[in-house]
Amino acid sequence: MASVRNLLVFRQLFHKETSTYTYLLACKQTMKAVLIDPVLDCVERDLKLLRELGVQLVYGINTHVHADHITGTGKLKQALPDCKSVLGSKSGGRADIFVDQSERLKFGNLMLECRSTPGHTNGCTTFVLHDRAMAFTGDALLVRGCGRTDFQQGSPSTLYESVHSQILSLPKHYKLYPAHDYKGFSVTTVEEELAHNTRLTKSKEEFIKIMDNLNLPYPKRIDESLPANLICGVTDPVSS
Ligand SMILES: N[C@@H](CCC(=O)N[C@@H](CSS)C(=O)NCC(=O)O)C(=O)O
Repeated sequence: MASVRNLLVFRQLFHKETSTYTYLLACKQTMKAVLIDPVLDCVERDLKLLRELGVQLVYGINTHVHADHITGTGKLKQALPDCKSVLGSKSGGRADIFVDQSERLKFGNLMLECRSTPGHTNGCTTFVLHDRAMAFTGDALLVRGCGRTDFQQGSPSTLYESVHSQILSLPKHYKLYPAHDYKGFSVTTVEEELAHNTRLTKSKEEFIKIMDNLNLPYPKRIDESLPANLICGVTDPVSS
């Protein structure tokens, strides 16, 4: 039997317009796959890749209700009716499966641990693949940064606690994969972020000041993205 280390098919995919990463993870023994943070504009690309790799999508996972792009999960479910959508239980959006702290999502012989990491939004969830020392942090932690906290239930204090207790407390060698990058990075580690994260290496008080003064413009597509993502990116009322 293959060791768990060799069980994973892994692809990091990118949507240039919104600088969003989508992750494909699949179990080589069973060919069951998950997509983390699929983007509506990229669904055809993702379906083609799933077909080419011969894997079966069992979960379309959203780390949170995104504000900058529309999720591809609803459209993927229409194309692949066995696929279930997954969202953190405190997200306020629609999904087939709601996950909470410490719950596990199995795909084939691999397992993701769900860690609740609110602060960017209430429902933000980080998914940890312990077998491969990888964590998918959504917008809670970005390489050398973090998600903004100025809309959707954002709270710098909550985000600081979440990231330190649920992400930067993982073993130092764990690789961290964000939902976005705006500076040319693709991956980091717990060790690197503990040393070099420009916001989260500060005290909580300093972090709150930094976050309260980011003055970022709102995402260009926020008005269409938020309502669409609350219903899984589709306007068909029976889809979730
Ligand atoms: N320019 C982009 C939006 C950029 C942005 O606000 N990104 C968010 C994550 S998506 S809601 C964020 O948290 N950024 C943190 C940061 O420090 O940049 C667009 O118009 O879509």
